[in-house]
Amino acid sequence: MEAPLAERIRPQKLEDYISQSHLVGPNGSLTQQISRGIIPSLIFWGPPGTGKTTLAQIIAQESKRPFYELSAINSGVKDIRDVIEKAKQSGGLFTAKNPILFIDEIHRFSKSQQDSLLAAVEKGWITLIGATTENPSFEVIPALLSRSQVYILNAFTKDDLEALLHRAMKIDKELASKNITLKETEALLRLSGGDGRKLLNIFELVVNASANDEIVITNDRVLELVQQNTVLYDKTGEQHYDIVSAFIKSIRGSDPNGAVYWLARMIEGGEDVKFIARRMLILSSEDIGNANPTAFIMANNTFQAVSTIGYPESRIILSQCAIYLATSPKSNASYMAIGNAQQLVKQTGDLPVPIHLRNAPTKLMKELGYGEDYKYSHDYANNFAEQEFLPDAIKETVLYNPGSNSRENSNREFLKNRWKDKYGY
Ligand SMILES: Nc1ncnc2c1ncn2[C@@H]1O[C@H](COP(=O)(O)OP(=O)(O)OP(=O)(O)O)[C@@H](O)[C@H]1O
Repeated sequence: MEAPLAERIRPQKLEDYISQSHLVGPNGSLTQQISRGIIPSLIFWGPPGTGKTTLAQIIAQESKRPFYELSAINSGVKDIRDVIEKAKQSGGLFTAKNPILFIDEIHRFSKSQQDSLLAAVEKGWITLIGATTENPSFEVIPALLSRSQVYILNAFTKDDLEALLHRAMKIDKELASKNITLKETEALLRLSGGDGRKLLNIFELVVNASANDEIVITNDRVLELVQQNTVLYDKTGEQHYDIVSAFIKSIRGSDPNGAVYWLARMIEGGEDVKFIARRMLILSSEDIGNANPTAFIMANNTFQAVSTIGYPESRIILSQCAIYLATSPKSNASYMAIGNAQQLVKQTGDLPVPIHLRNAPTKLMKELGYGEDYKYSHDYANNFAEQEFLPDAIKETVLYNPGSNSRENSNREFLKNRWKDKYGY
């Protein structure tokens, strides 16, 4: 089978590379490094399909270094060791130019997987180029980060994407043999979400769907064809958000079956483990909250665990957590309370702190009465003294309404015993 369009027209030289002029333009930082032949280890941080892999390949080509590639999605420590060994054999001793090891989606490597790259980078056996769509300060271990330069690749602009389409029509033999008119490009550009590969894939799909060689690209035609071909939506596309939404809604809806089904869809689709765990961590507070505070601890530990363990074992941890959360009592009371409070702050602005609650670090402040009428709760029966904690203008406003679940029912009792008169609990 012929390679997809995006592969066929992948630029081989810097002059064919579109956009990212801050890196590869005449005064770009990489241009100078390439021309001097001195390439440090690099981390490319940018949205999908903005040319990270392509740039790494061009650097290898222009600086005449061997190029090795690994994807963090499907390789482990053994693959890393093997490729480092191969790279070592091909460079090092015989040439001053050490080979480039490109790691796609390096943020998906666990800490120990990233650790296994360190020695080779330190000893100069390889020049590492890592590509990541996530903020490397959180996702790349500090030891690698401090030995690399981080370059940001910008999302493609509308002009860049159009340039990509025109380049494709000009240099690809298949496309050049057809008579293609780009009448409207909005749908193509919008559906691509700024991802060069996705843009070219959709474009190719539309072109191939036409029986004859006279092809007019219109928004309607593009939308119609893309709707029939949902496979085009990858893990960064719309389906990705639909699936994670179904997953979260299943847990919120206390259905463990829905939860594990959508979880499996994400795992099979190669979804980032940390992305899934992060969503469960947010849910544990937003939708379970103080109905069962252990859920938050559980989700947080899950996040830590999957961050060190990675796939494939993390699937079990994710499943346990998803089922725990789905079968836990639910409350959105804390989520609502902070929403109410923020709304109130927006409406009422910077209200002054009541004098009795103010900090009184100086003598003058004490003389002015700061903190004077404050009642220290522990001096009173049951460690409680009724007093006003809200600014005068909004006193007695109830912001927290306990949910109905056994834990918050007892919170309500607790509050009733203390605040019945003021807040009416
Ligand atoms: N700057 C560019 N100039 C010209 N073509 C580009 C550029 N960037 C991407 N492309 C096209 O898009 C395709 C995908 O780009 P590439 O694989 O380099 O992206 P990436 O940022 O590594 O994406 P991912 O993170 O999804 O791997 C390339 O094969 C090429 O056809």
